[in-house]
Amino acid sequence: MIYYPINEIFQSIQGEGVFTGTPAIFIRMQGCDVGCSWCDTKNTWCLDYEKKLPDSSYLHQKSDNSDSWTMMSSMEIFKYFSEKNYSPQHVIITGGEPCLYSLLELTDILIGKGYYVQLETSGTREIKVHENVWVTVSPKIGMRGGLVVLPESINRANEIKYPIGKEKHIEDLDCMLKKSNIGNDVQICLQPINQNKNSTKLAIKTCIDRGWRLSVQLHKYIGLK
Ligand SMILES: C[S@@+](CC[C@H](N)C(=O)[O-])C[C@H]1O[C@@H](n2cnc3c(N)ncnc32)[C@H](O)[C@@H]1O
Ligand SMILES: Nc1nc2[nH]cc(C(=O)O)c2c(=O)[nH]1
Ligand code: SF4
Ligand SMILES: [Mg+2]
Repeated sequence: MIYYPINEIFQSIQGEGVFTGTPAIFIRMQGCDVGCSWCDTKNTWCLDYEKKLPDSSYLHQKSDNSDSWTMMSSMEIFKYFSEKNYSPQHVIITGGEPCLYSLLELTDILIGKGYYVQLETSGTREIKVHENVWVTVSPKIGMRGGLVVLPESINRANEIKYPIGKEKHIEDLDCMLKKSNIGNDVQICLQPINQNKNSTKLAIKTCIDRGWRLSVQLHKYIGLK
């Protein structure tokens, strides 16, 4: 049985990408070494053992955006869903960077229990998931950690969700897309970095020009987690 470092588990509405609006259970894993300067979950970066909670019962009292975490097995994660009476049938595994860990066991179990499973990843690590998992790759280009998106991650993606703030980010994406052979069925979503007016305008214009999708992080507009 594999244990995963978990920052939080909660139910909400998927606020990003092609499943925007779908009720979902979020599993947020701890740990990320990619170093995006604009990352909205910096509290998940560090696997500081001083911040390790003794067990999952502490997750119930945890405050938002805290950097504490606990180890949970796949079955404990599933049991947590029942303890909390969560209703969504869509599970989103995010982080931090969940692909720091092999997600085969967790995704096998969740799919076996009847959940539709989605992964949110930067694509900088090998993606180890059940073949039916919907994989959202959010490519990182030129980040501080020096890691790059792997071509095999782009090939596995069902959806590319790209955060943009300026023209240069579109040029970087174009350059990356040229080098990869992504299928026509793969949706490309542009996600403005924060709710900045200029990034949103640029994303809207580019989506209209290119026939891509806009992803505005709906949860941030309606006060949801
Ligand atoms: C917090 S990350 C966690 C999963 C994984 N590490 C990744 O980057 O895909 C989840 C999503 O939020 C996006 N994101 C993070 N900070 C953001 C911000 N300030 N504005 C817009 N999108 C952001 C990421 O690009 C990614 O698509
Ligand atoms: N509502 C909501 N939707 C999300 N979609 C992706 C998220 C993430 O942090 O990965 C996220 C999140 O944190 N909240
Ligand atoms: S890869 Fe994801 S979690 Fe890591 S720093 Fe970038 S946005 Fe944040
Ligand atoms: Mg988020």
